[in-house]
Amino acid sequence: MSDIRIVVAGAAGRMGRTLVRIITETKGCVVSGAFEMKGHPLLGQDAGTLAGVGALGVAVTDDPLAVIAKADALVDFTGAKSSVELAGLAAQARIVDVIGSTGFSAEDDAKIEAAARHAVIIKSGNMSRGVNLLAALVKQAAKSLPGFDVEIVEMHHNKKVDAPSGTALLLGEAAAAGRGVSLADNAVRARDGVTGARKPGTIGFAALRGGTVVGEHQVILAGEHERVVLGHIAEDRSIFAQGAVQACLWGQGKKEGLYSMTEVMADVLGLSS
Ligand SMILES: NC(=O)C1=CN([C@@H]2O[C@H](COP(=O)(O)OP(=O)(O)OC[C@H]3O[C@@H](n4cnc5c(N)ncnc54)[C@H](OP(=O)(O)O)[C@@H]3O)[C@@H](O)[C@H]2O)C=CC1
Ligand SMILES: O=C(O)C1=N[C@H](C(=O)O)C[C@H](O)C1
Repeated sequence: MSDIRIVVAGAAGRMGRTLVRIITETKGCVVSGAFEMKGHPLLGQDAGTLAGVGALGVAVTDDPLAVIAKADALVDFTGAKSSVELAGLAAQARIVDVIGSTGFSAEDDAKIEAAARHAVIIKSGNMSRGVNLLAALVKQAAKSLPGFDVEIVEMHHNKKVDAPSGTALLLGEAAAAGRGVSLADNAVRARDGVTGARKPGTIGFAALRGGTVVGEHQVILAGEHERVVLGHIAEDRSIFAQGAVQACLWGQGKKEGLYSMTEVMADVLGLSS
């Protein structure tokens, strides 16, 4: 069987470079294209050289359509607004679109759902195995401890632009699902000033930013005289890239639609039954 041709969006970014490296290390996958926005200072550079794996003969272009048209999958860790546009291009080309970007609004999500009528789109705020297992544990814990207050704390590097993180929201969704409620109706995304006592049943978020932290998350279930603390520490971005490349492979030949890493990892994590 021939290699899966993967295009990397934002190939000069932190995740873009990591994705190029992980794709070259993954059997059955090849980097077939790489792009950045018009005017980016690294246009024309070799994507492999930027990723530190040696020249691949893939120059970073500013023409996403040209490379998407000749690919089997797109991996997109750029940002919410660009991912909405790129989902439209992936849908036109009918290729698998793996979206790792975070910071989406409800309107953005609706546009991505529309694009997923024409292509396989796999979207998740965190592509790592560990966080997707953590989400299943959080869902169970929230269900088993109905009276406990759920608080989610995250810390990321000082370049991150969105808060709460996509992972924190994913974990919040897991807790809400465990309780059979909607996150949108119960989330408290920030606190400042005289906020009043905590409203029972809410799911709170706190975001810290500093230094080069790759990503840390804690879900605290606080009850009377006891706390359950579940967490994940990302030590290297390769864990996200490995999940994204697995999603590219998993998505080949699947029916059009919007999927999450829960489906991609169900068998790997033994969560199918
Ligand atoms: N789901 C997951 O597992 C993970 C998700 N993320 C998410 O991925 C996203 C990127 O993170 P990170 O790599 O740290 O960020 P970076 O800023 O390092 O990389 C983003 C890259 O995308 C480029 N870019 C922006 N818009 C476009 C566009 N329209 N077309 C092509 N390239 C574009 C940026 O260019 P420029 O520099 O010019 O802006 C930049 O090079 C964030 O939303 C982050 O939260 C990160 C890690 C894991
Ligand atoms: O911006 C990042 O860096 C990360 N973003 C994702 C998020 O918003 O949760 C995933 C990871 O934590 C790193």
